[in-house]
Amino acid sequence: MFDDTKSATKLVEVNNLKMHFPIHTGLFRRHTGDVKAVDGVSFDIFEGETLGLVGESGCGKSTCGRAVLRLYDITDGSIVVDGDSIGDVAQKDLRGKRPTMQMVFQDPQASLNPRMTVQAIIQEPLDEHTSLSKEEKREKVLALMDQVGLNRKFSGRYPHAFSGGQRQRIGIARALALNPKFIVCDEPIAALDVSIQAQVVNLLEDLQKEFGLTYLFISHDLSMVRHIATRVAVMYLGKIVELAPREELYAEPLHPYTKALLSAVPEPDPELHDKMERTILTGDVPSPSNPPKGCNFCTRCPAVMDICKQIDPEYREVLPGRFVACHHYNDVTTSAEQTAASEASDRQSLSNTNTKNQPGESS
Ligand SMILES: Nc1ncnc2c1ncn2[C@@H]1O[C@H](COP(=O)(O)OP(=O)(O)OP(=O)(O)O)[C@@H](O)[C@H]1O
Repeated sequence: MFDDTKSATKLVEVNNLKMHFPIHTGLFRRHTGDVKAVDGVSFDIFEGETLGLVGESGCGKSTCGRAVLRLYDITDGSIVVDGDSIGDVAQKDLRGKRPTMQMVFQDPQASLNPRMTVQAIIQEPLDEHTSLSKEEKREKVLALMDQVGLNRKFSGRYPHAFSGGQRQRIGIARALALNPKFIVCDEPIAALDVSIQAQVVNLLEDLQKEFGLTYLFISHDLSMVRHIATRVAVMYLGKIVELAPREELYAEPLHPYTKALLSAVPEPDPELHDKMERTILTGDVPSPSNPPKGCNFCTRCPAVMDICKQIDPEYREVLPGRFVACHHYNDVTTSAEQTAASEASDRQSLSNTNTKNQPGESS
């Protein structure tokens, strides 16, 4: 189980990932622009951890998750999963990498083929990627059904015979069939009844412990992400604006957008509710095909400065493990910069001492 980013191994490394969808208009379908759904995001995911990815609808979360799994041909950037660089691998050559990385989709109703039995749905990846015998596959499917809490008696039934929560369990069993290391969970509970959501989240947590799984957990439900994630990345209009360990992000958000998002989460305790500072964002999210000049958030930011309207802030580590893209933190020296500066000063004083102590030289 994941406990500490300092000693952990990186399973997923994403650098400057871009996914732009071309816009074609007019009679001749000319390329007139791009929807910059993901526009230069970088993050790592450590083995065994859950990285939460949050943000308003349309900010690019799902596109980011799908792009990391190479369900798209990405526009730019590099992606390394389990030591394999997959960013520029042709789709036909990705087949061998697929077992390592899987996806659990938001809407189990839409993601399961209604004409296939549960047995056939869970077995499909085994048919494609393994040479197991028919009997072995059948046994494996039944074992997977046990693992996700589905009654194996119902393996011959069709998806419509199951409830929403059970259908999501079928989707999870299918994702587990090839023993993946990394799973992108794209809003896996958003389509479920509130009473069922916790059960599915608990199942994902149990499976993570049992199989050492690593998750990218996409959600707009900040309370659920707080419960399940180890670290949290906040997206706004195609970019990650802040990434931090869960507790630090919720206790002391740095980016004005994160502050606004968190202040919109309902607080059940009336005393705390009255004490809370609320930031109400005004204006609409700009179009990802025409983002504003400078910082993407400058049109809605309550703390906007002149520089924000001119220059896109750099995404940088401003405190150990805390990344933020905001001009308000530009004068903060990062831990990497502090280390580099103190190493440079150590080298300087060492070389001064050596110069002074040269044998035979008078000082
Ligand atoms: N295939 C596509 N072609 C063109 N534009 C797309 C495509 N897929 C997504 N987009 C656009 O990219 C932007 C980001 O969409 P995405 O679904 O990734 O956001 P999201 O944060 O996951 O939203 P939600 O929470 O509503 O699912 C949106 O403006 C969306 O319309």
